[in-house]
Amino acid sequence: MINFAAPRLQSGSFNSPFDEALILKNKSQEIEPFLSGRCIYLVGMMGSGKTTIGKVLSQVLSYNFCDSDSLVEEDVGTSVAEIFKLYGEGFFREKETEMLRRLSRMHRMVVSTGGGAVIRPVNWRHMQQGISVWLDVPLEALARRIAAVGTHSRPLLHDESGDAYTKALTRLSNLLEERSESYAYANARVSLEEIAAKLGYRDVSHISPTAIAIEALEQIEGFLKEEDGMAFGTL
Ligand SMILES: Nc1ncnc2c1ncn2[C@@H]1O[C@H](COP(=O)(O)OP(=O)(O)OP(=O)(O)O)[C@@H](O)[C@H]1O
Ligand SMILES: O=C(O)C1=C[C@@H](O)[C@@H](O)[C@H](O)C1
Ligand SMILES: [Mg+2]
Repeated sequence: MINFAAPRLQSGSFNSPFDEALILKNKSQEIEPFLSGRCIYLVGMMGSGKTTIGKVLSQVLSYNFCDSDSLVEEDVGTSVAEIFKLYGEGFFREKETEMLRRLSRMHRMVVSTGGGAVIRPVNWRHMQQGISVWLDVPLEALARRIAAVGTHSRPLLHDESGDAYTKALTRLSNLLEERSESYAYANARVSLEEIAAKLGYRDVSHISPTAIAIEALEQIEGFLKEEDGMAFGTL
């Protein structure tokens, strides 16, 4: 049975960025041996923080980081937006699956997946070689983040009319309705609303990437314990 050696750290209310960094380091050291080199796949809507949090996690776990959208772009030789325009979404989805298939043979990687990777069951077969984590961010926060950087690189957000925030919010809410069941297949879920409640914040935008990474590791720990309990019949 998995026995995490270090005492369990509660995220609680952090006093300083230094506390957060220390808790993150301790938690990563506690969990890393039990991952057995398995990759971590971050899934979630556009703008949910897969790249931001993925880089933090890869650093503390001494894993490599990669982004499946970037792998497709390198393979095809142009941007995701251009791929959609020139060859269509179906072509992009095939390439995305191909990249996830290649990644499924690798170890010690944190993978930031494309926002729509969860919709194809075959992609889950590949991601099940590792541990998947859903970054569940409220729609309003996603729309705020995306409006701040623009929708030019996000082909699925192009068609709406209105200001950048309203456009993003309308389209994201339709996409989330279609996809929320698929995101929920992930082995672990990181809810920004739950972190905010735990830390006593009213707005999820106050949560730092470090605090989100800590929660991700705690949720992964929960999954590992559950998995271990199932394998050995004890919890
Ligand atoms: N915890 C956070 N607090 C505030 N802003 C954040 C946070 N995490 C990410 N961001 C910002 O939100 C935007 C989207 O983040 P990021 O690129 O990490 O998301 P993503 O899920 O990888 O998106 P994409 O769909 O582009 O792959 C970026 O501008 C980033 O700086
Ligand atoms: O949510 C989606 O379907 C997408 C998200 C991006 O990461 C890219 O993979 C692409 O723009 C499609
Ligand atoms: Mg990204």
